[in-house]
Amino acid sequence: MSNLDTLKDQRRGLMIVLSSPSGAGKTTMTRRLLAQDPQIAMSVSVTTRSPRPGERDGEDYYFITKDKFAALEAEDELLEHARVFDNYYGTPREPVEEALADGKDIVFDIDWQGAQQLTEAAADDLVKIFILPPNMRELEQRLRTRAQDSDDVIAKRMNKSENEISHWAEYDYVLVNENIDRAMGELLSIVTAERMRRKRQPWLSGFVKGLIEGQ
Ligand SMILES: Nc1ncnc2c1ncn2[C@@H]1O[C@H](COP(=O)(O)OP(=O)(O)OP(=O)(O)O)[C@@H](O)[C@H]1O
Ligand SMILES: Nc1nc2c(ncn2[C@@H]2O[C@H](COP(=O)(O)O)[C@@H](O)[C@H]2O)c(=O)[nH]1
Repeated sequence: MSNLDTLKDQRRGLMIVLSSPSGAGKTTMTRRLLAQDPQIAMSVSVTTRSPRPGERDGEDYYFITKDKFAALEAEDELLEHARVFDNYYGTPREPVEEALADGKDIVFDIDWQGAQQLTEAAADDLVKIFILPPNMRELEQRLRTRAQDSDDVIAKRMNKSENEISHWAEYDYVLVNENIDRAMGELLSIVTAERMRRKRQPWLSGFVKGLIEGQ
């Protein structure tokens, strides 16, 4: 690793928030982002909902009881929390603080209520991205193709999608996930540009000073 690479590593991590109506592709894009970039960690939420087939405790979510959720909330161990589709979801505080201090970027797959709470708690580190589906027919089709929720649950999620979409203008970036490769390209561009913001590169003033002084 060059000296410049070592300097560039001295930055606080980004908090990358992905929100969308259910089924637009947050989980898919988060998984691809993690696979492509080892500097990015995932915030694993706690939830009171039951696991879907194939979901693993501690990887997709920490699946917990309502009592345990209430205890975490009372002990202020959640950075944000919300009731979504009749279940409770929340972001454990400690792993996020550790990852940021470690210079890792951390991605959050959370709804608009969580994004609003993080804006109040940590606006400086936050990059908020909203993902839209190309159209509502395709959104419903994706929920059906995923084949992990009952017709009832899918209907509930489609009913709430308009409300989630109504928050799109609260986000820094908005992308339409029609073609997954293109959407991933757009997401990676956002992450790259946000890392390069001057305020996120505190090492620059020392570097420029050395440059001018001919070191
Ligand atoms: N661009 C795309 N084209 C076609 N299918 C897609 C695309 N992006 C994602 N999908 C598929 O759509 C389904 C829903 O995606 P995903 O689970 O990532 O959505 P989500 O936003 O995380 O939903 P939720 O909020 O319910 O967790 C999945 O089956 C996924 O493979
Ligand atoms: N405010 C929060 N919202 C969260 C969190 N974890 C997930 N979510 C959102 O819930 C819905 C439904 O998720 P699903 O896995 O049941 O399909 C979706 O919009 C997620 O983004 C959280 O910790 N806080």
